[in-house]
Amino acid sequence: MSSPQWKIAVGCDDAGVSYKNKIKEDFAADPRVISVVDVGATGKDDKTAYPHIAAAAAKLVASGEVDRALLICGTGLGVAIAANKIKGIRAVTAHDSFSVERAILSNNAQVLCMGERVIGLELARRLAKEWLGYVFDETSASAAKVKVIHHYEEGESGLSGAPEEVKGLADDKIPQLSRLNDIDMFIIPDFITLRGVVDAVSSSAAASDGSSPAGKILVGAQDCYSEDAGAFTGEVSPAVLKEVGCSMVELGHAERKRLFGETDEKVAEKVAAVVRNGMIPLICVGELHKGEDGDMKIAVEEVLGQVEVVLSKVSEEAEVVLAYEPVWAIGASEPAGVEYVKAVVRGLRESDELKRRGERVRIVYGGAAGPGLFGKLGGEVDGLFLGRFGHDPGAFVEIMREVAEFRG
Ligand SMILES: O=C(CO)COP(=O)(O)O
Repeated sequence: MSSPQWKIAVGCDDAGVSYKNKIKEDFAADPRVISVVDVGATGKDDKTAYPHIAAAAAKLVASGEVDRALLICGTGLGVAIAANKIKGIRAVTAHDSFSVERAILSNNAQVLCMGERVIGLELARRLAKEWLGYVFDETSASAAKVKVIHHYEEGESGLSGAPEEVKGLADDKIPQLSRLNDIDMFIIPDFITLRGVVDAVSSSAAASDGSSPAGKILVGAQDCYSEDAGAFTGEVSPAVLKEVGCSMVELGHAERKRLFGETDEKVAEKVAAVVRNGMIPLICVGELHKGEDGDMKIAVEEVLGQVEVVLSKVSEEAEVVLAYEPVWAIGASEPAGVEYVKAVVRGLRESDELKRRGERVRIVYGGAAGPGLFGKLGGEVDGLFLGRFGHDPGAFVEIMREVAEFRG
């Protein structure tokens, strides 16, 4: 194997000039070094503050003009802190052989920092020489962890203000979930978080090796307006949602009806807008109260009435997900009884409305849905709609695995 070849930047503040100059000479004489760029300081009289020097060297690395940078200050700490402020840079301070090795092999750090007041010159020169010999292995187990550092860095702009659990899903769980075969899943964050989740999902899809037929991960919004454009201050356009990467919109949640006076007729207009924009509507339906002794017939009638209205403005060809959520079970300690849910869903499926639409309408159950429920529903529903358990990344993954196992 040919030995590595590096373009290197060196830099220091007034406390690191003699080490920097000596190591620069070493690099110039080393056949593994193609070029050395010196970003200063020029001498002990040059009082340029270390963050400027460190940032200049780090920018050369970030832009690809050089491969690595070596920085010296009194302790090697300040220059590392400053270099790490440049996007994409991993700078470390290391004063021993093992740390120098791991800085490359574990962390793929492009910037090595040392302190002239911490170690002797000969040790610093030896470490710099060893450093040139290490090459990060992109196929190693460490590569995925370095990628996570990158995700967090991206997250600072992409997921700002996102609740921690959504960040957890995006950074950690989505890559696991994208490996579950043939299961479609949806994540419906708040509007502000939406874009970051779209990015996280698409980057995890891009990272997948394609060796398994992964199901789709749909990112959805929690509502939208019924018009694509116009003077509707405060409303969110379905066309814009589509543009930012949404593929689903949740409509008619019980809270929107109770708190914001949304009617089934208004929901129907929004359903049409979502379909018109090439997205899937996830429409919440459900009876307000539990029937006497759990009478399911009343529930079927009430829910079917809603279904007919909310689907009235879309063609029978449209792909739709109905979230059957008995309103009395939302936020409750237990979901509706298994037999109750099965009977209502069966009643809906037997209706003319849903028979005509066939498999284009999927029905998921929501309302205190959590781990262990999907199997008990015995395949009567197509999936679950999670509230509280959807905010718990561990439970979310557990439920998805149950669904995957059930489907075999
Ligand atoms: O309505 C729901 C999700 O929006 C259901 O919430 P819970 O699962 O927390 O009851």
